Formats: sequence, C-alpha cells, structure tokens
Amino acid sequence: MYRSTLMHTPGNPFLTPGAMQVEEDGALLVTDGVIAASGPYHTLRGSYPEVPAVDLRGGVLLPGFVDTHVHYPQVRVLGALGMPLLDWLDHNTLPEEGRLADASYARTVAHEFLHGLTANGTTTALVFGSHFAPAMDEFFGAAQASGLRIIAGQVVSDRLLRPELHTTPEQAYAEGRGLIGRWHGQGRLRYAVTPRFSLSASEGLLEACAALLALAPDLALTSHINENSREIDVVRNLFAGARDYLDTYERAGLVTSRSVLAHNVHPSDRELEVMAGCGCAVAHCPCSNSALGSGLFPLRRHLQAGVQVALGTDVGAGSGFSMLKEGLQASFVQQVLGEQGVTLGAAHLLYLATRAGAEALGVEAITGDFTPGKAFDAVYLRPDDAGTLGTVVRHAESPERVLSALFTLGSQADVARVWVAGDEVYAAPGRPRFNPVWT
Ligand SMILES: O=c1[nH]c(=O)c2nc[nH]c2[nH]1
Ligand SMILES: [Zn+2]
Repeated sequence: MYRSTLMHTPGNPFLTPGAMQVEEDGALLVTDGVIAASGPYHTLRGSYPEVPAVDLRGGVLLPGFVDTHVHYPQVRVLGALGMPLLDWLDHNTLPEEGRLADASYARTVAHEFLHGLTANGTTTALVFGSHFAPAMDEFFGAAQASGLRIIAGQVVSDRLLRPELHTTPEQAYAEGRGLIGRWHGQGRLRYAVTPRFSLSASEGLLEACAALLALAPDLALTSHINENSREIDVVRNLFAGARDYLDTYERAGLVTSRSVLAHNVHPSDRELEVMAGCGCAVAHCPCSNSALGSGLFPLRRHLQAGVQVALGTDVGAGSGFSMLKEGLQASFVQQVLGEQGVTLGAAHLLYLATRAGAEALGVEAITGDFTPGKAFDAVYLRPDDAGTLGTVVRHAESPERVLSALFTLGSQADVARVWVAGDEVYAAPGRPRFNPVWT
C-alpha cells in the first residue's frame, strides 16, 4: 500500500468538468503490480489492517507520464536553438543520427536516452528510433532492461536526408520484419512502424510501411505531419496528386486508430475531419514548436473536430524530457493564442501528460490513471522543502494549485521515485529511501 496525496484524471477534463480526482491523504493498494483498491488512506487502512504502507506523504503521487513523441538518437543534440526545422535537421540533428551506425555508440546513447525518460517520471513512451537496425536492437535490449513501457521502431527514409540514412523499400521491409519478430510483444515492448516524414519517404517506401503494419494488429504507426511551412511546401511538390499532407499517408493506408502523427501545427479542416474519423491521434509538442518557430498549435480546432491530442517532448527539438515542462509550454502557447486558444488548467495538463497519452497509444486499459485494475505506473514528486516549489506547495490553497505549481516549477529534480507495474524503475540518488512502515 502506498500512502500519499493522489491526483489523476480517469475522465477527460475537456469534456467533463471535475474529471480530475484528488485524495489529499490517499492510498493505493497494489497487488502483483496492479492497483487493487484506492481511496482515502483511513478507509483502506480499515479494510486492509495487515498491509504495510509505504509512507509518501509530503509529496504527490501521479500516474506515470506518457510521452507520445520523443527521438532516441537525439538526446545528445538537445539545446540547438534558433533554427527552423529543415536547417535544424541538416546542421544539428542528421549528422548525429548518422553516428548511430556504430552499434556501440548507439548502445551508450540508448542508455542516456532511457535514463532521461525514467528520471523525469515517464513510464510509457512512443519513441522515434534510429535509421539503423542494429541500433534498434541495442535500443530494444536496453529498453527491456529499463522496465519502461516502450513502443518504438526503426525510422525509415529513402530520399532528401543524407545518403547514409537512406534505405530502400525492400530493405526497410526486411529489417522491420526482423525487428518486429525479435521485439514486438516482448514484455513491455511494442513495435511502431516509423516513416520519418513524407518529405523523406517515397510512395514505395510508404507502401513498404503499410506492409509492415499489416503484420500484426497491435503494431503502431508514427510519423510527422504539418510541422513547418517550408516542409509542407516541399511535400506538396513531391506528391503532386495528394490533396494535402495527410493524404500522402492516407493513400498508403497509414492513417488508422493505431497512428500517432506528431505536430500538426498547420492542418486543414479536411485533415482534422479524417483524423477524427479514423481515430488517428496527434502528438502535440509545444516546446519543439516554439524552439523551431514552427507555429502555435491550434488545439481548439483539434478538440472541435474531435481529434485525440496528447503531449510529446520531441527530444531533441524540444527542451528536454520533462512532461511537466511540456505541459507548461502547452498552456503558454494557448495563452499566447488569445481568444483562439484553450485555457488549460492543472487538470487539463495532467490529463494531457498521462491519460490522453495512454488513449492515443491505445493502452488506456493498462495505464494512464489510478483506477483499480490498472497497472501501478506512477511518479512520486517530492519537492525540496528549501526550494521555491516547496514554498509554493506548502502555501497552496487547493490541490489544483499544488498541481499547477508542479507544472510551473517542477523539474527532474523533483522526481523522487518511479514505478512501472509495481517495479521501481527509478529512485533519485541522494534522496532518503522510503521503507515500508506499519501505520
Ligand atoms: O521535430 C522534428 N524532428 C525530427 O527529427 C524530424 N524529422 C522529420 N520531421 C521532424 N520534425
Ligand atoms: Zn519529432
């Protein structure tokens, strides 16, 4: 049993006010990694007098974060500011992605990347992989050892990047099939078919991706869409017969309820309608959109159309692995949009960072909130009493204000412990260990 302040969003606060549930002195009973009961601590204590409680008072226990868009090979190139997308790819990012041809280099990067996720409280992630199959074997091996829930795949492209990053439809299919056979469905791992974006993928390569997607019903598909005006112009010229950017994927059969497309900063109404109809989700990456000057995300139009939206950090165009920071930036972007924006309160941010991500990835029956029957995937945030966040939390007049302070001021430094399916996957170094106590 875990005793703490609990906050989670089993409902959707965009549809239902009051969808966030809070227990200021709450408890979760966890059996074999699954939440067996939840409620006020004293109620659970009465029902289960013999069960020891891990005392996590003084902080807040949230569902583990779900990052729906983050690039494994880009951890070392975080922090290059001031470039638009295509320059940023050419000058900053693709040279580094080429280095993952060396499997031992890739192994080190995989560990750095996975540590970034766990140390920030992310327990489930849809990960854009490397262009190299051996680098993906290294990654999946490390991901399996990390205990995280990871959906990832080899990135494929056959034009307009750098020659060493290009494949062919035949090679992409053969390597993808091999990786799926070795890793898809192993423990907490799943495979995502990953064309980089239509700009770098011929129609033949997109067809090879569709053939991979047909290999199993629970494979995912991820790519980029409508991020930057210059990119959109290039795609328009490359696919003369396509109605719009989405159509380049649609014609290949890649737009389904298993698809998660990142960015969509500049969608048409038709694209939003099709995405909503298919159940294709959008990974909104506000830090990346701001850093690359891609634009201000039209959240209101997505919500009005009924498109599922979740958050992605988009490391390395974004600003790090913190889903707290991503939530804060999402709120800032909507504020900057004025009347066209959607005011995002703490409950919206928590939903976007947890349950919405689980829904986008089709894993909401397993993770994303603390409803009994879900896995115990959780992050324990314990601000330092001496810091500004500690001060604000101590004086906050409501749990909602505590949560918005966590999104505003919280960081990796406040992540004390992280669990996936009841397994502790991270404990902050130098923090006191919390031993089971009888209370
Ligand atoms: O933000 C982005 N990061 C990338 O690595 C990328 N590749 C294509 N389009 C992209 N957008
Ligand atoms: Zn990306």
